[in-house]
Amino acid sequence: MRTAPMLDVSSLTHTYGGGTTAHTALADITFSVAEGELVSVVGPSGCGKTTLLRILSGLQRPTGGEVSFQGRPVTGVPEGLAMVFQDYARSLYPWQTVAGNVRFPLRHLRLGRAETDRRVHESLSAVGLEGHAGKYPSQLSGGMQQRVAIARALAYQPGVLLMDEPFASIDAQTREDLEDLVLHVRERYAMTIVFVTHDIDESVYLADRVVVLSGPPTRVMTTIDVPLPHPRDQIETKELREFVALRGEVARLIRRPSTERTAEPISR
Ligand SMILES: Nc1ncnc2c1ncn2[C@@H]1O[C@H](COP(=O)(O)OP(=O)(O)OP(=O)(O)O)[C@@H](O)[C@H]1O
Repeated sequence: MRTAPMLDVSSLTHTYGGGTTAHTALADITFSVAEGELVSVVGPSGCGKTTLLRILSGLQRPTGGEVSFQGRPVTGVPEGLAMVFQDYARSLYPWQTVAGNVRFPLRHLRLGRAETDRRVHESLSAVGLEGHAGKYPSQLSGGMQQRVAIARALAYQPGVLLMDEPFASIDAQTREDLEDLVLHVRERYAMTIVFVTHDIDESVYLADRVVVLSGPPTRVMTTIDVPLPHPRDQIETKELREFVALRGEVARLIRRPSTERTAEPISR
């Protein structure tokens, strides 16, 4: 018997406003994510990636279609789902220490002091910040602040981690380190991750599968398997002929003229 996917997105549509000012951001989005899979969602700027993630996380109701998480329809923010946002500076509490920020969402879980402390310590060590627990966000670099946001999500031990362009405003070198951190924690915690990005290299480097979105009105153009070997390496993996071919395939799809993209969706 096949088990239900961790996350299932079926014929999702979303239109903002109505009448003559109606804007269809998402026209037809269908894909699923199996337990333990890392799926990246890539699409051009403004194609509705944030709208999609807000709907997946239950923060926003779609105007059509369905999302289910662990076999149950998502009608509000489901327990067991955590999100890491692009804007790390605004997602951390400046008046709380690093440890305080990681601890904060755990109060809903009523874990007890010892288990809470254990999770805070373990997740800070997973992101390499064990020596910075008592600092405040303003004392950390942007990359370190985003590590705190990741540690906070890990401590919660979510069934699915949703990441919304989390490294978009981080410098290139730190970004590569954080991409490798995502692969490391994914391995260590056997996590299911949906990673939204507009960066084609990043989408291929991280993923088991890439969901490629068209420009608006947005559809899934195709889903591409990424059978690149693990562990991945920023230099060696990106030199592989398979990597170059995959990134070329995604780039060609995303850069096709919009009339062609919307008139003739590709499916596999
Ligand atoms: N609350 C809203 N009301 C009306 N239109 C909206 C609203 N939120 C988003 N939109 C529109 O929906 C479309 C998709 O926006 P969204 O932010 O989801 O895209 P995105 O792919 O995340 O963009 P970017 O790549 O620039 O971050 C855009 O045209 C945007 O202007």
